[in-house]
Amino acid sequence: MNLESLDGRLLFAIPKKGRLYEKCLSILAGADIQFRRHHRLDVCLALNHPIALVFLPASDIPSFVGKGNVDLGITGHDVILEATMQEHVTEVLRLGFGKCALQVQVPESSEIKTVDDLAGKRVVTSFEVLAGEYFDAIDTRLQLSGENKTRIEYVGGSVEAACALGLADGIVDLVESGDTMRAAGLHALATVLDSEAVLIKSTVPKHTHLAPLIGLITSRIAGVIASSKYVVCQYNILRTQLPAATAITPGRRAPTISPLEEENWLAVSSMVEKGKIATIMDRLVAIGAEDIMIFNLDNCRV
Ligand SMILES: Nc1ncnc2c1ncn2[C@@H]1O[C@H](COP(=O)(O)OP(=O)(O)OP(=O)(O)O)[C@@H](O)[C@H]1O
Ligand SMILES: O=P(O)(O)OC[C@H]1O[C@H](OP(=O)(O)OP(=O)(O)O)[C@H](O)[C@@H]1O
Repeated sequence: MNLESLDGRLLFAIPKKGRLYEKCLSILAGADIQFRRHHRLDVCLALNHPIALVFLPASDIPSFVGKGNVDLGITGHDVILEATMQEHVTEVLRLGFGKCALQVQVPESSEIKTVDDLAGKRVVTSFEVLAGEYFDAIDTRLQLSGENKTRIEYVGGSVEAACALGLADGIVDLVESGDTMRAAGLHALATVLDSEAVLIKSTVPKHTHLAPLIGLITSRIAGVIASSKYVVCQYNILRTQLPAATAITPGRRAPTISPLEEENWLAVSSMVEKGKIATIMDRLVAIGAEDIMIFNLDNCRV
């Protein structure tokens, strides 16, 4: 592929590996952005849109988007706040995956019991900007200055090993299930930041004519995300119980209500959040709803 073939195309950055990669591929599929990625090539042209996908390390995506070279990107909220170009990046959509927390951790056996105890000591992290800001505030509050300030040291990976290796008194690292932290004999003292994957665009785009296409892709991705968050709940209910039923399933705008052939009975159909469905069905059963059915959404626009 030569560089001219990128002319006029929307450049869309996707993490090339790691925790966010597979989910990003399913978002591209849900948004019907078709492509064939050749082995080892990090740029590939979409087959059905004037888009080129650029596969980059998640941590480099904010700076490419922030400089305006790349129009859209998916990466973690954490790496955006860590990046130097963050003031030129807008978070367009939260994507609901890649959820994790950046936490201060120390060995279980340590005498350090609070972040104030850790202040002034050695902290190893891959998030030196966020960890630096966090401990600067604590150092200021505790009036630690000069040599007494917390020493933040950067490592590129395997942060959880730093305490056992004698490099650190504590670390600042990402936690999801907590398995890595526990396996390394660590526990968390505080959360610096909660994070999830986000869709970002540049506030200083080089390709201004692409704004309508950015809007279209954003709307498609919002639909893909909503379809994984919501299900359709349908059930039959006595007309007298309708106010109680619609209070339980109010829908996004309003529920769809249709008459049944049987007198005094209605069918109700409503979008509900997937995570709340068990409780909602319990409450519907309690007010006499029958034939409750849940339908997954393949895709939607809401
Ligand atoms: N355990 C996790 N659970 C959920 N999301 C995570 C987790 N670890 C990281 N993330 C998210 O995914 C982003 C990329 O992290 P990941 O470890 O996959 O990066 P990577 O590209 O493999 O980085 P590296 O090149 O440093 O190994 C993080 O910035 C964070 O937003
Ligand atoms: O709480 P957990 O579910 O165990 O997840 C946390 C781990 O996940 C991330 O690393 P990852 O496994 O992506 O590998 P990396 O260290 O190579 O980035 C992160 O840096 C932690 O080490």
